Parts: sequence; C-alpha cells; structure tokens
Amino acid sequence: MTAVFHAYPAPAKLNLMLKVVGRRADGYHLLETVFRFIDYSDTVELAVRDDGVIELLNPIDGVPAERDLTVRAARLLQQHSGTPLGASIRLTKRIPMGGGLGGGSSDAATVLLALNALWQTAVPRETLMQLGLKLGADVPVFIFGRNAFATGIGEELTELELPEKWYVVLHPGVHVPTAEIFSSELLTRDSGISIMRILETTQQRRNDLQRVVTSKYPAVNEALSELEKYGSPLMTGSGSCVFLECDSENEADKVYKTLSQKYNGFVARGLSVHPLFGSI
Ligand SMILES: C[C@@](CO)(OP(=O)(O)O)[C@H](O)COP(=O)(O)OP(=O)(O)OC[C@H]1O[C@@H](n2ccc(N)nc2=O)[C@H](O)[C@@H]1O
Ligand SMILES: Nc1ncnc2c1ncn2[C@@H]1O[C@H](COP(=O)(O)OP(=O)(O)O)[C@@H](O)[C@H]1O
Repeated sequence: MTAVFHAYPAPAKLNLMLKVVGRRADGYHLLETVFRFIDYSDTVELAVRDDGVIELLNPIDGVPAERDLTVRAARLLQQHSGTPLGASIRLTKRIPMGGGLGGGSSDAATVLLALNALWQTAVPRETLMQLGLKLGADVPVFIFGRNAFATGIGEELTELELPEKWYVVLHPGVHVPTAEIFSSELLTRDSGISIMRILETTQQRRNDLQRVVTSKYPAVNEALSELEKYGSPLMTGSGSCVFLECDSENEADKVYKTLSQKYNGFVARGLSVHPLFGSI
C-alpha cells in the first residue's frame, strides 16, 4: 500500500524581548520573554504506519536521524500513549538552524500535535506541552499556539495579543550554540523581575543574551549595526539571527532590499496565532 503523507507547517518564532531573571538549582536560567510566531516555516510531512516504526526519510546533514527533534518527538508520544502505530516523516527545512528562530523546537511541536491527531491518541494539549518540554525549553509555546509572554524557562505561558507587524530577519552567517551563551560569565542573570505589559515591550525591548553573543561573534554585531540605520533591531533568542520590526510590508521589503546583497535573510509577517491553532 502506498503511504499517504499529510503536510503540516512548523513556523519560526522571534523573541521580541528576553530577560534573564535568575537561575534554577539545575543550572537552567529563568527567563522573561515574549514569543511571536512569524509566517516563515518548515514543513513536516507525516504518514501513519501500522508496523510501529518511526523513520525520518531525509535526515538533515550533520544531525543523525535518531537525534532529530522530529523523531524524538514522535517516539515520546508513542511511548506516552502506548499506540502500536508508527510514522514516516519527511522534513523540508527553511528555518536556519541554530539561529534563535526555534526551528527544531517548532518541528518537534508540529510532530506532537499532528501525530496526536493522526494516531487519534487524544493526549490533552497541556500534556503535549509537558512532553515537549523534555525536548527543549522552546517547544511548549509552539504547542500552546498563541503568541505569549513566558516565564520559568519558557514554559509558563500567558497569551498575548500583538499588533500586525512585519519583520526583517538577517542571518549573520554564524552558528551560536545556546548552551555556550547561557554558561558565559558575561551574562547578566539578575535583570530586575517585572510584569511585562504589551505597551512596555515596544519601549523597553532588550535581549540580555545579546551582549554576550556580540562580544563573542562580531558578525552578529555587524548585522545589528546595519539594521540600526533603519530603527532599533534586536537579536532573537540566543542568536545568531537579528531582526527589525516594521509597520508595513513595504517598509520591511525596502530595508531588506538594501541588505540582501550582504546577508541571507527574509521578510516575514508576524502571526496572530500558530497556523495549526484551532485546526488540530
Ligand atoms: C534562548 C531561547 C529563547 O527562546 O531560544 P533559542 O535561541 O534556543 O531559539 C530558549 O530559551 C532556548 O531554548 P532551547 O533551544 O529549547 O534550549 P534547550 O535545548 O532547552 O537548552 C540548551 C542549553 O541551554 C541552556 N539553557 C537553555 C534554556 C534556559 N532557559 N536556560 C539555560 O541555561 C542549558 O545549558 C541547556 O542545556
Ligand atoms: N528538526 C530539527 N531541525 C533543526 N535542528 C535540529 C532538528 N533536530 C535536531 N536539531 C538540532 O538542534 C539544534 C538547534 O536548532 P534550532 O532549533 O533550529 O535552533 P535554535 O535553538 O537556535 O532556535 C541544531 O543545531 C541541530 O543540531
């Protein structure tokens, strides 16, 4: 029998601000951050198998299939639910890896959401978020499905309504390992705790990881300087991508056009919800 594949989007996220407010006993950092989904996505295709096998048909260069977050997510749900079913996975990557755009985490979240529907395992969203957290601090928000203000290590989420905006996103061409940035002695770990309100976020945006990253990776600093000619850019997550928020697509396109000779990047619309929210 030929396998029937179903295609699902896995969008990227931006951290519109990020504060490090403390550290847990296990070394993980407590954050305050605003997550926004953007319409720039990977695609995950899934076909149900009745032999229980979970297989990634096109592994990413440098990431063994068994370590891929899509495979790990599928196995986690399989074990948790006890389903006898398996899945064939095809992955089309578009989101740059290690760019602070959450691509791997988003792929994993999409697999959890989609297989839960295809396998008819009926695991509640809340439980899927807990399973996702085992794979990475960024996974729960993609299952939550709405733009959010996050605390804890990123798993305590409050829905946020954000205005329509467009983003110029630049990839400075370097890969920044998240763990290296969080372990730096340059990192400020005691940003005063505050309750973030939407209106404050536009005025007081910053990313506490940015100073550490720019001191180690000059290319990130250079990309920020280029965008500073047009406004107040910021780094997303632990980098390396940087972005500028714009009020219109036209404005974002104009800025990107001036920089696209020098940088890989893209223009993306800010989403109001995850593309799978409400449909799965
Ligand atoms: C910084 C953020 C902000 O959204 O985004 P990215 O830059 O990765 O996209 C996230 O908190 C990243 O989440 P995620 O990419 O899932 O990280 P994980 O795999 O869980 O963690 C990688 C490593 O970073 C450190 N880490 C991560 C998160 C955190 N709150 N405190 C930490 O100290 C830990 O050493 C951990 O072993
Ligand atoms: N499906 C996947 N997509 C991307 N990266 C993955 C995937 N599975 C595992 N990884 C690993 O996770 C790392 C972080 O990837 P990613 O989530 O894209 O970046 P970031 O955490 O900076 O947002 C990659 O460098 C790669 O080694």
